[in-house]
Amino acid sequence: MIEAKNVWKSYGKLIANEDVSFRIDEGELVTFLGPNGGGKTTLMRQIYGELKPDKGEIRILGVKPSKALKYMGVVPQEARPLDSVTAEEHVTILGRLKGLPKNEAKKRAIELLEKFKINPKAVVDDLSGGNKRKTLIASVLITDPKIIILDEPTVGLDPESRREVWEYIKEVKKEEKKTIILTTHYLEEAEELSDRVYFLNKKILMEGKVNEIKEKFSEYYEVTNVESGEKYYVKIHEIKDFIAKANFKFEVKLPSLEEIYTKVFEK
Ligand SMILES: Nc1ncnc2c1ncn2[C@@H]1O[C@H](COP(=O)(O)OP(=O)(O)OP(=O)(O)O)[C@@H](O)[C@H]1O
Repeated sequence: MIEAKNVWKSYGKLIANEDVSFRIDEGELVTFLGPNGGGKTTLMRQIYGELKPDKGEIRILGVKPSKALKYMGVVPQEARPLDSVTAEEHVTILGRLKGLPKNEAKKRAIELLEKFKINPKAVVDDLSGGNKRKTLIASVLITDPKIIILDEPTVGLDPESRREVWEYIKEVKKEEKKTIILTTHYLEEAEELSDRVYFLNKKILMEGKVNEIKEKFSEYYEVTNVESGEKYYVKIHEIKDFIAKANFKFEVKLPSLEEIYTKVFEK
C-alpha cells in the first residue's frame, strides 16, 4: 500500500533521513520508533506530501504522495484542536473542509464520536487531553481515508489519557479497518499497538514484528517460577528442554523492547 525506496532528506548539511526504505501493507499498523530528532516527522511529512525526498521515491497505492492525499488522514505532531466549538462541530467542520455535504458531515461526526464515547455536545476546551486527541483523530476519520498517519499521537499526555488513546487507536484499526502509520519515542506505545516496528534514527536500524525483534535480540528467555518468584535465564536453544523438565508453574518472557531499543541506539 505504501512503499519507500532509498529516501534521503536533508536540511542544509543536516541529514534527517538517510537511505530509508520500507513497505507497509493494507491493514497494518506500523510504528516508526526512534529518539527525538531521529527523523520521524521528516519522514511522515514526505509520506503525506508536504516535503519531497531529495533522492529516492515514495509511492502510495502506486502514485506519488501529492496525488494520494485523498487516501490519507493526517494528524501532524503540532495539531491542536479548535477549542471553542463542540466536538460535533469540530469533526463536522473538518468534514466540510474536505468537501462533505453538511448533513452527511454532521451525521458521520455524531456517529464517529458516539462510537468512540465522546459526547458530541461537549465543548472541546472542556474535554480531557485524551479526548481532545481522540476528537482530532475522529476529525480525520470523517472522510473515511484508507490510511491514517499519527505523528506522536500521545506526546504530552498523562499515562491514563495515553492508554485511552491507545484503546481508541486499536478500535479504529479494528472497526474502521484502517492502515495506520504512527511515530513515537515511547517504547511501550510501539509494543502495545504495532504489527510491525521500524527503528529509525536517520537510517532504518531494524525492522520487524515486535516479537520477532525481541527473539532476534534475545539471547535468553526469562523464566519465572510463579509460586516462588525465582527467576531463571535460559538460553534460547535450551528453553524447550528446560520447560520439559520444569516441575513448577512458570511464565516465560522475552526481553522488553526497551532493552533492545537501548542496544540499537547505543550502537
Ligand atoms: N525545517 C527544518 N529545518 C532544519 N532542520 C530541521 C527541520 N525540521 C527538522 N529538522 C532537524 O532534522 C532532524 C530530524 O527532525 P525530525 O523532526 O524529523 O525528527 P523526529 O524524529 O520527528 O523528532 P521529534 O521526536 O523530536 O519530533 C532534527 O535534527 C531536527 O532538528
